[in-house]
Amino acid sequence: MKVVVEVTDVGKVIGGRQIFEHISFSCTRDTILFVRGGNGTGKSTLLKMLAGIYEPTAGEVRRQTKYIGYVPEHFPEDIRFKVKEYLLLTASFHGTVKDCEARIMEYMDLFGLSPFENKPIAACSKGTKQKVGIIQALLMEPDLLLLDEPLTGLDQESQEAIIRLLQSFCGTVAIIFTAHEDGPITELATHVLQIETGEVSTVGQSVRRKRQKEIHIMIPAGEKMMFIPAGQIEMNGRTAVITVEQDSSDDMLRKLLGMGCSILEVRNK
Ligand SMILES: Nc1ncnc2c1ncn2[C@@H]1O[C@H](COP(=O)(O)OP(=O)(O)OP(=O)(O)O)[C@@H](O)[C@H]1O
Repeated sequence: MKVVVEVTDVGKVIGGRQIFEHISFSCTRDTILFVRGGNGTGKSTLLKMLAGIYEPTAGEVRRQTKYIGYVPEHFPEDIRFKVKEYLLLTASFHGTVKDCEARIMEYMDLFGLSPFENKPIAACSKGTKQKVGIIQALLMEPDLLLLDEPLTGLDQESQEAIIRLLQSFCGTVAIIFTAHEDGPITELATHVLQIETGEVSTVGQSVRRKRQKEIHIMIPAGEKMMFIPAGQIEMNGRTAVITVEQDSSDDMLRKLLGMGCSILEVRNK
């Protein structure tokens, strides 16, 4: 598969300070690279370098891209447009608005933004602004998508919408995202770059862990829940919380309903 971006032994010095050095990796369209590192380790700087905003002090960044979608950590504060108006405007920079309008509506629907289409961006929440930024980047049909801390400050539902959306692009767009630490988005990654050491690893089970659900139930009198392993169930009188991997949650729900349990709540863990 064609390499979209290739980074060879890059380093960056800002104001006389070495921010990072000896970073090398390459991405194809089926790469989802998670750039992990603590505060101030240079994750945003690296993304800006990949976007072409900063030049490396050492090494080389080679891009074979048509469009790069870059979503900074913070949406610009002083945008005076309304949500849909802004997306139509930015789409017009890259193609015909007519083609884009249907896709804008589709993305807004997917992200639950339709009720806010006429809301001024300046008055929107951080999550809404973040989604607008991602939609704006996707409208260009990028072959490389750079996302700086895409889930920070978002509620769980919005985080899941973004993860699902990014998952659907896997294989068609190389994605590079940053985060301080492992979290729900980590499981998307195919590779992890630890920026402090420059070490790139292919994601194993420890990082790409399965998502889990918590099922809160009310147990009918006299019913024993012996079929559920002890480590998976937490009993509290007649209520219990069962933790299952997302893939098997439907089966578990069917079983529990079949036994006459009441489902009180199902939560992502
Ligand atoms: N334009 C700049 N001028 C001066 N210093 C800068 C500039 N850009 C970045 N830095 C410094 O470089 C270091 C790395 O910053 P960067 O924002 O890339 O880190 P980060 O890993 O993304 O941090 P965070 O997780 O807190 O967002 C910081 O010490 C920052 O202050």
